[in-house]
Amino acid sequence: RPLSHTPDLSIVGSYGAAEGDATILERGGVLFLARKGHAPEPLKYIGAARYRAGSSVALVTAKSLTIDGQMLTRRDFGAETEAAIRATARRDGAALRQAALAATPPAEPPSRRASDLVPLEGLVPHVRIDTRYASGNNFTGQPIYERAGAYLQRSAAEALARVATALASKGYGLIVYDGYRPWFATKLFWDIVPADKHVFVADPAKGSRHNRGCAVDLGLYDLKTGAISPMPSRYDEMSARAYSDFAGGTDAERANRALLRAAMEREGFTVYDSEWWHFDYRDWADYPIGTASFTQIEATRRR
Ligand SMILES: C[C@@H](N)C(=O)N[C@H](C)C(=O)O
Ligand SMILES: [Zn+2]
Repeated sequence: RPLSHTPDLSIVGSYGAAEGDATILERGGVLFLARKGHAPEPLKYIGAARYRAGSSVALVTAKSLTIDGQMLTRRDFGAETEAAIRATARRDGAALRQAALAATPPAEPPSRRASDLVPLEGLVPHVRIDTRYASGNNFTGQPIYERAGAYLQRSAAEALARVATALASKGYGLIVYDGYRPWFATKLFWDIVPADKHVFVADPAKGSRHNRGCAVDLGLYDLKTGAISPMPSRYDEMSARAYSDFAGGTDAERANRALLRAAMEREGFTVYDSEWWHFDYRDWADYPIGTASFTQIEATRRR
């Protein structure tokens, strides 16, 4: 490969036995190596897959990073967690689902406002709905919902419409992965996800803000090309890359994440620290926890 100033972004990622051991990231068109206990060092390409990093030479291949005689394997920690969850779901998913459907949401005093869930389609300009939990394309590998759809309480949906209008003027649309989520799904997620990853799912004893119709999982897409805007992690990736302040990845990924967050914050949404894609609407405490399916919600709306 010729020596060039174009950074090889294919080596951006995580290396080592544990998350945070070593990360290669891009900032301002320059690759950096961030090792535990070291300040990030710029990586200068010197040929033959080798980089100078401070006083050391690093050999970086598609599968590993070798520095100071130590070989660190390239890892996709999120994919490893997902594979373990999917194995549990294949083995115990049907029983856990039955138990979740039979369980009862936590009792609460009467809510200040009655639920008024509305579909986002038709209300939020340019919105693309990709209901991951209605297909096998989610972290469990199994469909959770009986049909696709995305609903929010009316006040949250109207705020999201204002976010979409503001972003459209910058050339971006919103892609929504989930809105209102029946409580049984939150219970199922909690039971299927290993305890050391519980930060990525809400505790059913308290309920998720999704259950109240006041949380939304979403990303951005390019209105001209339709391409999904790259972010520092995949949706629902249970790894350090999901955190809203994760410093790795590329400039473009972090800029997209910041653009989404700033637009959402301007309309009363707050990002969840552990997930760049999850936002709570400020009115969440006013609404009850619901466990009705989308089919039941549609039936009530038509009455
Ligand atoms: C499961 C994930 N998409 C999510 O929404 N997590 C938050 C913490 C939640 O369950 O409320
Ligand atoms: Zn969420």
